[in-house]
Formats: sequence, structure tokens, C-alpha cells
Amino acid sequence: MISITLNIDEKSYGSETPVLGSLRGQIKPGKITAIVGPSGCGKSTLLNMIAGLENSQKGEIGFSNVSEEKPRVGYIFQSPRLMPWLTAEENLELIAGKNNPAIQETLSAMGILDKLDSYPAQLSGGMQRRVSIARAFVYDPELLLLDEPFTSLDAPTADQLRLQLIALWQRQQSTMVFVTHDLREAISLADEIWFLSRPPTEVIHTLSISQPPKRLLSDIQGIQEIDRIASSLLQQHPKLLSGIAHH
Ligand SMILES: Nc1ncnc2c1ncn2[C@@H]1O[C@H](COP(=O)(O)OP(=O)(O)OP(=O)(O)O)[C@@H](O)[C@H]1O
Repeated sequence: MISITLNIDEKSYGSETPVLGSLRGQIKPGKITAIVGPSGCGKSTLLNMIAGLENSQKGEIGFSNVSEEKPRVGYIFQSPRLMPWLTAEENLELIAGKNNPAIQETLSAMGILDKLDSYPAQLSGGMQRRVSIARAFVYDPELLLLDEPFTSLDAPTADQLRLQLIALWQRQQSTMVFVTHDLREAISLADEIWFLSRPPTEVIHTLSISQPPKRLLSDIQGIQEIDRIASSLLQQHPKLLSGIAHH
């Protein structure tokens, strides 16, 4: 299982003031790390840098325990980004190759095996998300990156998708990093939460959470624990979610 060492000194776009400042830390192998921070602080930028889609400018991002030169990355974006001219099955074949049994397995795990031959335009928003999650898992990724994958879904659908995501993740135990601005979502899924400041962005607080195997969102006691952790954190650090550290 891979771990990631972030040693970023700075990241800016063009000549503008830096988005990321000095951002350091270790993303733990086989765990779920949530990145929480105010809008525009550079969460997607950081995820793109980890994925290798953006360069790190100053500083570096190191991986350990990678099977090849680069980690196999599954990326779940804010919008599903499916190829509109391909069916659900064909969208997965693009990644996994034809006749790969993993395609039916992952679509089935996401509860949409019956949508195999549907085109994205024939699927609801929630079903398109399911296909995009299946597409990330079908690649057997060592590293899963998720950028606010459950926004704009109704609450029961989002909860169902979170549970299905965890069930898939538990089979593979890949290292997962997900971006959210929803504190309760972060607490409900993550082993560790990193809170980011406003630009130039740094990590201002980290929180470790003791998760039951099926995660806190899986039962009523867990839901109560999420509320307890959220309120005690915000009592201690009232401005944390605005990207301001407690002094
Ligand atoms: N390709 C780009 N070119 C220029 N500026 C960019 C680019 N991508 C992001 N930015 C800028 O970098 C800053 C951080 O953007 P980013 O999308 O990483 O933040 P975020 O924390 O994910 O935001 P949100 O929570 O609103 O999605 C913003 O000011 C944005 O305008």
C-alpha cells in the first residue's frame, strides 16, 4: 500500500500570488485521508498535483511502495466526466479493456449492473456518479483520489453511494485521498482529516479519527459520534472551516 510524502514549498498559476504555500505531511498507506478547506484554497489543485496532472513547481511529492514507476491512480471528479457516446460498460472498457470480468463486478457492487448498455444521457445524476466510481475502481488503483464526489446529490443517495464506495474500497484497501468542504462527511469516512488555511495554503490542523471497519456513517451510534466529534472540534477551533487557525 502506498504512502505519499508532500513536501510542497509553493504552487501558483502564472504570475499570480501563490495558491499553495508550504504544505507538508504524510498520507498514510491504506487509509482514508480527507482534505477539508474553504472554497478556493487549492484542494483540487493539490489533488491534481498528487495525480500528476499539475506540476509541483517548488518542492516535491514522493510515493513509497509503488508497484511501478508511478502509482496506478483512480480519480473520481466532481462531475462524472463519462464519455457521452459510450455506454456504461464501454466507459469502463476504456480503462479495463474488453471482456474484463472486473467490469461486471464493479458495476454490480455499485448496484447498476442493469445499466450496462445505457448511455450517460439515459442515466440519472446519481447513476452517472455510480458509473464514474466504478470506473475508478475497475482499474484496481493503488491510489484513489476523490474530488467532492457526492455534491449535488440528495442526502439518501449520497449516503448510499458513500456506503458502496467504502464496500468497494475495503476489498482493495488502496490509499484514498478525498476532498470535501463538508466536515460531517469527512468525519464519517476518514481516518485522518487535514484542515487547510486560505491561500497561500498550509495545513493548519490534523485530526485522527478512530473508525469502525464499516466507518462511522454505517449505524446510528456512529452518526451520533460524528455529531459529537464535529461539535467538540468546532468548539475548540471555531474558525477552522474558514481556514483560520486557533491562536
Ligand atoms: N488551471 C488554472 N489556472 C489558473 N488558476 C487556477 C487554475 N486552477 C485553479 N486555479 C485557481 O487556484 C485557486 C484554487 O483553486 P482550486 O480549484 O484548487 O480550489 P478548491 O479549494 O478546490 O476550490 P472549491 O472548493 O471552490 O472547489 C483558485 O483561485 C482558482 O481560481
